[in-house]
Amino acid sequence: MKELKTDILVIGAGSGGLSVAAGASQMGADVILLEGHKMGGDCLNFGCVPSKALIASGKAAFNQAHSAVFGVADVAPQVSYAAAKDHVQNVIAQIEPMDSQDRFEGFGVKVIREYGTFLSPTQVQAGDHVITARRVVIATGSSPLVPPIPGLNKVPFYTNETIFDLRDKPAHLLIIGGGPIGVEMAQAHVRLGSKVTVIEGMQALGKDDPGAAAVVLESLRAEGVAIHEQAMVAQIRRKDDVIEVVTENGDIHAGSHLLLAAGRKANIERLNLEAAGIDRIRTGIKTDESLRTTNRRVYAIGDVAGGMQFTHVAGYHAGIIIRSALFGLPSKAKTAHIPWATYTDPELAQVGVTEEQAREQHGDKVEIVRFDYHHNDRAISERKTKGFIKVMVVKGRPVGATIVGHQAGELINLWSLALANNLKMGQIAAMVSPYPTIGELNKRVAGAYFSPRLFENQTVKRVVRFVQRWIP
Ligand SMILES: Cc1cc2nc3c(=O)[nH]c(=O)nc-3n(C[C@H](O)[C@H](O)[C@H](O)COP(=O)(O)OP(=O)(O)OC[C@H]3O[C@@H](n4cnc5c(N)ncnc54)[C@H](O)[C@@H]3O)c2cc1C
Ligand SMILES: NC(=O)c1ccc[n+]([C@@H]2O[C@H](COP(=O)([O-])OP(=O)(O)OC[C@H]3O[C@@H](n4cnc5c(N)ncnc54)[C@H](O)[C@@H]3O)[C@@H](O)[C@H]2O)c1
Repeated sequence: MKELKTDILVIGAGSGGLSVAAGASQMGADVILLEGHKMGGDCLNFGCVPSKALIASGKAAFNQAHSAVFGVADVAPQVSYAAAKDHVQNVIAQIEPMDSQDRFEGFGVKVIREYGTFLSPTQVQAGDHVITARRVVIATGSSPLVPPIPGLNKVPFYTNETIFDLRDKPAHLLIIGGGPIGVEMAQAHVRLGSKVTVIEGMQALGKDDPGAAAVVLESLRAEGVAIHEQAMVAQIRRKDDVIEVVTENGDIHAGSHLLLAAGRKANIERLNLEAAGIDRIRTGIKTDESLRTTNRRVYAIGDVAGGMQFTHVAGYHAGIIIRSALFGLPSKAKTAHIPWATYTDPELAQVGVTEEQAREQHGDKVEIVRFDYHHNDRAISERKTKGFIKVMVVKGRPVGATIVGHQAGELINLWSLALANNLKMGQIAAMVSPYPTIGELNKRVAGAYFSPRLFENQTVKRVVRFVQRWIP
């Protein structure tokens, strides 16, 4: 065994772990980084990057078939599913160098390509190394949850870890789960020419505002995706080449391929958490607001911490713990200003509370302002008029924003800034947006907050009439 000592030991080289390793090493700390599988983790290899690349292929195909409205003839797209997958791999290859072992060794990080296992509260074994660290950061991410559905072990199925390697286009893709993975993959596949059926046990996009989710689901259905909700899967079976998914209500959905998108489980099995005195919760590792585990020397960040599971959250967590582990400064992870977006067409984005949560938390004090895409001139030019923006306001300050529509994921950035800095609606309304942009929606919804105060206010009308009498 080789004994190593370090300031910071990072377990997992995904979105969270790489951010800690890059930041800590460049600020002068001694860093060891363990990765048992692929540098870059889920986001680069099996998550955000390949899914957004495949969505881009689907969009290209869809646009070919829906251009007549712009005066350009519709063409039935000639899709090569395998070539779309080449595009996916090419995109990964372009981004890969940023997450590579070489780049991190260039920062002075010692990278060990082994899985880590705790031996004691301060020691971790990785292959033939035993590492003693001042601080340990667990950033081991999550994996697809494989529910114990009877028959599942007897049929071939795909998850996000394998679907991007499939090169033969599925004739009929059955997707279990109508969360972000399920709906993004459903639309990409239907646009590339597969038949697609989504089977969702509860409500599809159930973590989002129901009205906004409905706009997305309606669009998917219009494109041909069959979406069955309140349809918990009870059994899976195979008849020759056909896979049958049987739901609790007795419906049978038959298809050629099966994709499981039924949620995630934290990657903790290999860690031997007991040896380090680290407690678990149902969704992952127990942490306090500073992301410290029940072992004060050990932090847990990103998906494994069992909260919001997004790349930008893992990156945000990294910043929080760098402050605490390197400088000993108090630092708390908050969630109220964290946005998320689902990259369907139309996109769906949220930051802060939804309307329902705002009403629960603030009762009568909450005001809801809304502006529809069909009033935005750029959206009309682009024929992207589906959707709306809705902002939840308490005492003149936004506490949440929901956007469904073209570029919703881009538009939500402004509301993340507003919530992170506790800005007022007046500050958003004071912004001048270039005309005609989709971004004007943000200003217009802020304007919608003030319009009744200005246009339906008798005092304002009286003052204006008075002043008009006296000015030359
Ligand atoms: C299909 C899909 C699409 C997604 N799209 C988006 C998106 O558009 N936007 C977004 O923000 N998020 C998206 N996500 C979520 C995002 O991928 C995750 O939130 C993010 O990758 C979490 O980062 P992490 O650092 O916590 O874990 P990961 O990126 O998963 O990294 C963990 C790393 O730890 C390694 N590891 C595990 N155990 C050990 C061990 N014991 N020792 C050493 N190494 C270990 C793993 O091999 C892995 O490389 C998507 C996820 C999926 C599945
Ligand atoms: N655009 C993005 O940012 C993006 C995209 C994809 C994934 N992600 C991240 O990855 C996480 C995981 O995504 P996901 O879609 O797998 O998880 P999810 O938990 O959001 O959705 C899983 C869905 O599967 C359903 N389900 C579970 N078991 C079932 C069964 N037996 N029968 C029928 N339905 C069943 C659940 O009711 C749920 O709606 C997301 O929560 C998100 O954090 C983000």
